[in-house]
Amino acid sequence: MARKKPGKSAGKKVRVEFRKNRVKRTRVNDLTRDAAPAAIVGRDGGEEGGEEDLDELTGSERLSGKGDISRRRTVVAEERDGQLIRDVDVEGCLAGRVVSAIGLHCLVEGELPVSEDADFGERYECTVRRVLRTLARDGRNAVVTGDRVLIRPQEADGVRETPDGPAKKMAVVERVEPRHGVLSREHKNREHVLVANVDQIVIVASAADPPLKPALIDRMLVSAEKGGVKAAIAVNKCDLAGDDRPRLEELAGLYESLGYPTVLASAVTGEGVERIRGLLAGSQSVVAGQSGVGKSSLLNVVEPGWSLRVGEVSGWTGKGRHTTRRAILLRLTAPTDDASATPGWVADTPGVRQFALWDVADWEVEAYFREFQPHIPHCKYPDCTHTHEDGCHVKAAVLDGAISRVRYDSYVRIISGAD
Ligand SMILES: Nc1nc2c(ncn2[C@@H]2O[C@H](COP(=O)(O)OP(=O)(O)OP(=O)(O)O)[C@@H](O)[C@H]2O)c(=O)[nH]1
Ligand SMILES: [Zn+2]
Repeated sequence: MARKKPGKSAGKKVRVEFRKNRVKRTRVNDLTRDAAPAAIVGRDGGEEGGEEDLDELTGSERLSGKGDISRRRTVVAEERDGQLIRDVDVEGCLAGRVVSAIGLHCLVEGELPVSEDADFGERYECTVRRVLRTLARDGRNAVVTGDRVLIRPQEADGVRETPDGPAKKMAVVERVEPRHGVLSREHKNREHVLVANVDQIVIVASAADPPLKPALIDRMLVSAEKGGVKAAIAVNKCDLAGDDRPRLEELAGLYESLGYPTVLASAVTGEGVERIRGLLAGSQSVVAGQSGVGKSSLLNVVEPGWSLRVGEVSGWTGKGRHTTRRAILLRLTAPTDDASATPGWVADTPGVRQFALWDVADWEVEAYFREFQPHIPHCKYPDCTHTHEDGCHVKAAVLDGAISRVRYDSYVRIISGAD
């Protein structure tokens, strides 16, 4: 009988059968057909290139049979939040966060601080066990930026010296924890996960140059609502607001009243920067918004030395190939006035910045306008679109001022497909 190991959480145990990655696709499909629902079949790897097969068997994985069957293995996994989590011996493992990933390689920052007064952990260059690709619902997204992982540092290999940077520590990713707040996009008809575990979207707009477009903010808010991710808004370039200032303040008040923290800010004067810092602390955020609104400028004021850290990460992955698709996580320094505060992280990449998050169908949109909710049940028609129908309580609420005209206009623009 298996010894009870520390750190194991109770969950439904499932056995996942699969074959080695080199089995031909046709065979793989045959196996899928007869398999139990929990069984997921190994896919052909290699597209991302350069993976080492570090996938030797561990205690919980057994070989069975001979010949063709000997390629079949059973992995003990646990089903948590609809995701298969590998059962591993946690002894000797460290918890960490993937700050950058390409295929089955990634850079992981350990959760334990490197020293008592540091707010950052050791960084490890990691390979990922192929078995994790099998457990992932989509093998291509086995390990992605933002993932919380369990890694096993490689004692034998030790530290590797590199000519262009600090010595690197090596480790193997043993397990990927269940994800939430996944930011993905379609790539060649398949889901491509950009970042996992996003818990906040900071929508950046600008007071001028480019002019503020509330409809764009509302579109991103809808995406955030659908994804179950909290949202905050920063209106940058308020130094250029001039006479428009009262309108911006009114708009900020509107969003605040809906529960979205809204900051009037300027990367030039430093207005609002302290509040943005506070909003980012302790969360894993994505900064999104139109090009030119000043996302980089704002982040550089929020976190001086930011670009330096960006350089550090891209130095490791400077292979050129996946640069545009890959997201990187950037750590913010913890606020110095609060020793117990946890640092925040910001995910950044061009694809993340101009995100069109999740596809939202027209009929779903009303659900993501918070202030519409009390009125929708009173509409005369249950399938009311709140546009041309009579007896519409949403429209009535707009007329009597309970719902803002700006927000209602955004709603109409979104469901009519206008930009
Ligand atoms: N007046 C003023 N100009 C700003 C402010 N913030 C940024 N800018 C300017 O706006 C321009 C665009 O800034 P970026 O930080 O590159 O904008 P971005 O949103 O990161 O753009 P992308 O990287 O294309 O997504 C630059 O010329 C900045 O100098 C601000 O608060 N006030
Ligand atoms: Zn209605």
